Parts: sequence; C-alpha cells; structure tokens
Amino acid sequence: MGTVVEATNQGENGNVTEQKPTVVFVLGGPGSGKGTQCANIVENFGYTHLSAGDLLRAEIKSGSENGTMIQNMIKEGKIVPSEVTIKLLQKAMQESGNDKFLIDGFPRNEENRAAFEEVTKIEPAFVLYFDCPDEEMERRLLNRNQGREDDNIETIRKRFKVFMDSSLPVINYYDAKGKVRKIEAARPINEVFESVKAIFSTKNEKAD
Ligand SMILES: Nc1ncnc2c1ncn2[C@@H]1O[C@H](COP(=O)(O)OP(=O)(O)OP(=O)(O)O)[C@@H](O)[C@H]1O
Ligand SMILES: Nc1ccn([C@@H]2O[C@H](COP(=O)(O)O)[C@@H](O)[C@H]2O)c(=O)n1
Ligand SMILES: [Mg+2]
Repeated sequence: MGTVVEATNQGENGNVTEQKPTVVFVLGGPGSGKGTQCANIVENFGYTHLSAGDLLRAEIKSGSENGTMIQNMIKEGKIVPSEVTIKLLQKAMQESGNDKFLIDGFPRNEENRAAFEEVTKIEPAFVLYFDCPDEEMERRLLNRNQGREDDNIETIRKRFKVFMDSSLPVINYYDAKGKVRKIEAARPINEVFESVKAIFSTKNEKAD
C-alpha cells in the first residue's frame, strides 16, 4: 500500500524500500470487549485504534452511495465486501499520521484477510484474540445501550454464527503461523487489560 507510509529505508542492495506500518489485528466475538480494550491500549501504547465496524457506521452516516448496502449488511450481521472496508481502513491509516495500528474487527473472513494482504502487503505483527463464551457476550451486547441497530437478540445470534463460520477460521489461520495471542475475556475489564498489557510489553510488536 504505497500511499499509507511515507518513510523509506535504504536496503542492503541500495534499493529504497518502504517502511511498513505495524498492524495488530484485534479479533473476538461480538461483545468480547475489543473496543473497550483497544481504548486502553491506545492510552498506554501509542497505537491508533481503527474499528472496521465504526468506520462502516461512519460511512453510512456520511451519506455515501454505499450507505444503504452497508446498513442492510450490518442489520443482518453480514460481512461487507472487502473492497469497501479496506478502502476505509486505508484512508483512516493515511489520515492518522501514525505508523502503529490496532485494526479491530478485521479481517472478519477469508476474503477480508486475503484482500488486505494482497492490497497492502502488510502482515500483522500479531493477532490479539479475545475469547469469550456466547452467554457472556450476549449479556454484554444486550446491556450495551449504544443504540446499535445490530444489538438485538435476532441479529446477535446471526453475528455469533458468522463469527463461528467465517471469523474463527481466520483466527485459526494465524494461529497456525504462531501469531495469535489469546486472552480469556470473560473477566473484569481491568483483569483483561493486565493480560493485554503483558502482551504489548513483550517484544513481539514488530511486523513480520
Ligand atoms: N471485561 C468486561 N466485563 C464486562 N463488561 C465488559 C467487558 N468488556 C467490555 N464490556 C462491556 O461489554 C460491551 C461490549 O464491549 P465492546 O463494545 O468493547 O465489545 P466489542 O468486542 O467491541 O463488540 P462489537 O464486536 O459488537 O463491536 C460494552 O458495553 C462494554 O462496556
Ligand atoms: N470487517 C468487518 C467488520 C464489520 N463489519 C460489519 O459491521 C458489523 C459490526 O461490526 P463490529 O465489529 O462493530 O461489531 C458486523 O456485524 C458486520 O456487519 C463488516 O462487514 N466487516
Ligand atoms: Mg466494537
């Protein structure tokens, strides 16, 4: 993704190479606490938090030509085509001025994963995975009260199924590459963050 990063390196052969941003994918079921913990990570570790879901909701509000399609997909708990989401992520990365990103809720399926890799050539430094039982996630979502159209029991069940069928395989893909850092998420927020801190304090932040 030539447009995201302006910094360059001189390689051993004299070629000028791009310095890629550090990307951490933050995954986990709906309501597992991704957004909550990302806010803590931003405060403590200087990352920029990009929630794919938040970017899609902002796109609806902006009056974009894709707005109705995105809204319908979110209402059904379905995954928006990668092309749309990746463009929003790329734009947000460029505008941030940062080179360290928590990409929350992405990649959500194999199509997201492969397309991001193809378009950006970025490999995540690691994948933070919040593992939480459905009953706890359901309780949290039904109590969230942020006016989200997808926080109703019917859509929540669809989102759980999409997570199991489409998102878990992505986590398994990265697990096979030794990139997954799994967190037990069904604990109080501060306890979860202690585990998160331990991961970000170890030397596994660099890309590749
Ligand atoms: N460890 C926790 N214990 C209890 N409640 C929590 C915990 N973490 C987050 N919550 C609450 O659960 C709700 C969902 O959390 P959050 O929005 O961070 O989840 P999420 O993984 O980003 O969900 P989504 O995928 O739907 O965006 C929020 O109301 C939040 O305050
Ligand atoms: N990569 C993604 C991420 C999200 N969506 C859609 O947004 C909904 C809400 O996402 P949250 O992460 O905020 O829970 C999700 O259910 C999808 O409909 C997407 O399509 N692709
Ligand atoms: Mg969230």
